[in-house]
Amino acid sequence: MPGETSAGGRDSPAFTTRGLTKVYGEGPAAVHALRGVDLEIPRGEMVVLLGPSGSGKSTLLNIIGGLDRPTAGTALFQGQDLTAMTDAHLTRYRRDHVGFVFQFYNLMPSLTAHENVELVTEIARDPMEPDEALALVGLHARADHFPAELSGGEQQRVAIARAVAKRPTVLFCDEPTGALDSTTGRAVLGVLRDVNETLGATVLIVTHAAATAGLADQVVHFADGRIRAVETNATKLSPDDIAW
Ligand SMILES: Nc1ncnc2c1ncn2[C@@H]1O[C@H](COP(=O)(O)OP(=O)(O)OP(=O)(O)O)[C@@H](O)[C@H]1O
Repeated sequence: MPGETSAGGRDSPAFTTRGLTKVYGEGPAAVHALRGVDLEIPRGEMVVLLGPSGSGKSTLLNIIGGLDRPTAGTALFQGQDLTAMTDAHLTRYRRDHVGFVFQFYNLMPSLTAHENVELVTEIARDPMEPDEALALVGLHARADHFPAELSGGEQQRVAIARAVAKRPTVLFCDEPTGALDSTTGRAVLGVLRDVNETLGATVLIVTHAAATAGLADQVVHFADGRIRAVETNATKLSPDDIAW
């Protein structure tokens, strides 16, 4: 496969980055969003990226999610160098392997929950039925409802169903509970944990909410474009146990 490296194979981590650097703009106006990030994310883990606003979390997610390219450094997905892929290959990588969940759901307002999920299942390689994906997030009974008829938490669960219906290898979540109250946020985190445990997907959650860290196998602390610390949780908390 193009981009395959000697680090490839079944045992290679979900992601490995080396010296990952991203600079937006040039000269005095340049913004150094990532300043040489070395990170390893094992397959099947739940990882939380924490850090202040502007520290580079979304930039990292966008690069390893195949939505953006670094200025320097490498990012490997299961041993394949994303930075060496053509745009067409990156598009295939996103289509076949990656699910995205964003803070503001991004559902199509004129489509029902079922139809929103179907948008993805129609083009995926080995998708679930939309009903199966909606059942996974506890929304089977609301399949024919439009987004405006659903609460924020329910809309986010539809967005998660849409992202997981293609059975992604990795699920990227950028502030998935940012627009939700604590009870609803906990329910959404519970769904993400279930996706990690039942589908075996590697789940990466970017958040400001430090309490979310208790759910993770690994917590990566970001500051000013760099990794400040990586913690491994010996025991993972359940969403019901975390203080908000
Ligand atoms: N397209 C862009 N052009 C210029 N600067 C950008 C662009 N995207 C991000 N930045 C800058 O890069 C830095 C890192 O941004 P990034 O969105 O990765 O941070 P973040 O940690 O995800 O922040 P937040 O928690 O607020 O979402 C910030 O200073 C931001 O202003």
